[in-house]
Amino acid sequence: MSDSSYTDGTAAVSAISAADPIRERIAQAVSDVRSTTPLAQSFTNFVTINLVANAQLAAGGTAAMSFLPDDIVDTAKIAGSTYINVGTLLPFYKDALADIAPKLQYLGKPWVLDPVAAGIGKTRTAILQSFKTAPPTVIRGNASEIIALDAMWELGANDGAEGETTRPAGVEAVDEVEAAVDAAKRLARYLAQHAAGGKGAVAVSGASDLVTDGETVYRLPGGSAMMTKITGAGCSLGGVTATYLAVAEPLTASIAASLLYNRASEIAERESNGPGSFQVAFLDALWNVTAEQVAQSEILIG
Ligand SMILES: Nc1ncnc2c1ncn2[C@@H]1O[C@H](COP(=O)(O)OP(=O)(O)O)[C@@H](O)[C@H]1O
Ligand SMILES: Cc1ncsc1CCOP(=O)(O)O
Ligand SMILES: [Mg+2]
Repeated sequence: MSDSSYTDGTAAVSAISAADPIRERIAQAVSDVRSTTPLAQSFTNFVTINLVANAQLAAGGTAAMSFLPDDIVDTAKIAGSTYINVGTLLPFYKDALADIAPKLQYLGKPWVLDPVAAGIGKTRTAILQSFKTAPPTVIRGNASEIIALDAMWELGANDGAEGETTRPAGVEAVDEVEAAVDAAKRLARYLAQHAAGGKGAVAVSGASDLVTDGETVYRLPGGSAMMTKITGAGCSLGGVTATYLAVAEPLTASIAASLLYNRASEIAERESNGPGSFQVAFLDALWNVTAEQVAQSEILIG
């Protein structure tokens, strides 16, 4: 159901109405996390590990960080979800992660992948390629990472797609979100077919975020450019997506997390005067934003 339609320059989009049923599911996810404090465990990079844990706590969940396969697999049995982020690598990660992903799939446990810096280095490429046969439930990355992962998994080969970018990016995006739409849809369709649980979603972050289940594309405008001035904005968004994935299906979890981040970062920008105070204000805002504020956010489909 839509209450307005227009073209944003690249795609015909409609704003969903205040009564759209997806808003109820988003509000429920935000509330359920706060009332049930689910555990989402993380195997994440050591630059931003502290912000990931703090953001999960501020959103209402609980956190546990580990790098050992037996630890991760045992914790997965009692956790609501798992988050894997390949931002910083050590030699043992290649074997550890190639071991963990199939075990999560065997156990039918949902997990979120943040393919940080996808496209750089043989070790990271080998790890990310290994996930194709035991894929995550949600992939969350910036546009360049999503484009690189789609190319790595060769998902466009059958529909004649040309590679959207050939440039390797670092941890920051060098592509616009809109350049990753087709890659995101292909990846989401692949997750729906192959991930444990039979549902998947892909979230692309940037100036205006995009989330898709492979069929519908949701665009989530707003947020703050100050998010690019703290390290771990994207990593912690992946962690909070895992927190929501502990209580909601992949599409709702991904949209809820991105909307929470947009509303919280807008508040933090108003209440801070530089990156340091912004990060503090952002954690406070994650805690204080209401489920209704998140669920009544502007959401465009198309
Ligand atoms: N220019 C921007 N304007 C508003 N929000 C932004 C902007 N750039 C990034 N963000 C927000 O910052 C968070 C992290 O996104 P991004 O910077 O794309 O991830 P990463 O750190 O993985 O590259 C997301 O919530 C996203 O919406
Ligand atoms: C700087 C850096 N280097 C390796 S991982 C990492 C953090 C990336 O964080 P984000 O993707 O959230 O910007
Ligand atoms: Mg990132």
